[in-house]
Amino acid sequence: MSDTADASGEATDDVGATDAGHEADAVPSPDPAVDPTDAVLATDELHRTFGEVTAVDHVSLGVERGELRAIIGPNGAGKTTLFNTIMGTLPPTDGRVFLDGADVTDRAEHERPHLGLARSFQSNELFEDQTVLENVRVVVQTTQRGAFSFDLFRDHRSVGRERALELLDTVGLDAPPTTLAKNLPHGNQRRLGIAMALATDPEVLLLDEPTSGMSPGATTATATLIEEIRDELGLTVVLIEHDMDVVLSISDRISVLNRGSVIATGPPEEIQANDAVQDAYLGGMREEL
Ligand SMILES: Nc1ncnc2c1ncn2[C@@H]1O[C@H](COP(=O)(O)OP(=O)(O)OP(=O)(O)O)[C@@H](O)[C@H]1O
Repeated sequence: MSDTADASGEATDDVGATDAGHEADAVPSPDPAVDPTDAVLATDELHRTFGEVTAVDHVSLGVERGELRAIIGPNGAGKTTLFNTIMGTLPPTDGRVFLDGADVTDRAEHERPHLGLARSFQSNELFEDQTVLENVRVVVQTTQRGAFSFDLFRDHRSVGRERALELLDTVGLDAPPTTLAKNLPHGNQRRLGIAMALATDPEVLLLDEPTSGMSPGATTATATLIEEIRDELGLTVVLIEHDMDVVLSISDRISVLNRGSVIATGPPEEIQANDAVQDAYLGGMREEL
């Protein structure tokens, strides 16, 4: 549970106080598929342009607590820009982002992990000359959202170490913790990136193409890991993914973006049968759907 919410999931003063007027009951019509009061993550008319190009076009989404939501769409549909605006990597041109009912749109990117929102680290964000363990430990220590309480009589760094080792075990990273990050194979680097995101103890985890460049075996293992993150850690997961086998097998709901707009949201079987979705994928993915 984030420190931005109480046990009932209601927003507390922590975030709301800085954004008076944008409190839990103010979340405006996010996603028709999800009751606004159940949405742990919501966007309201989120919009982002680059000059003449509209990358994200008034997107309203509501993601339920504990849900695994896939965001799919053809190349250039706006998926990564949507993530960037949710994470604060890019400011939206218009629209709002809500976490636990509180408006976080104006919160800086570096604050988002402290609010319970994390995105997996990409390979180019790893400290490649540091060990696998150090990469995770530095996140545990700097975010201080790790699942431990401060104890004056314990060595703080050793607690960070225990937590980091636990997370490496959780993601099934198949290498000794002393391995330098740069020496990890690609699939393990992606797992390390997920362990680092989990080290912030998020409530909502955004994963941007976690299986890209992986072998079929590693892709299946990663899909299983993502399900475990939802089922065993109880996180809400939002996933951008091009592999339709993964998307269809693990998602609770799928939202389809096309030219910046959400053209459909629903369970996998509904999305597979949706003609507008089929039309959006005139290319190779059409057959896969
Ligand atoms: N920094 C930028 N400057 C200008 N245009 C951009 C920028 N980032 C994205 N775009 C444009 O915004 C649109 C959406 O791009 P985006 O990368 O979000 O799509 P995507 O769905 O993630 O694509 P892909 O599946 O290929 O990664 C595209 O037309 C892209 O060219």
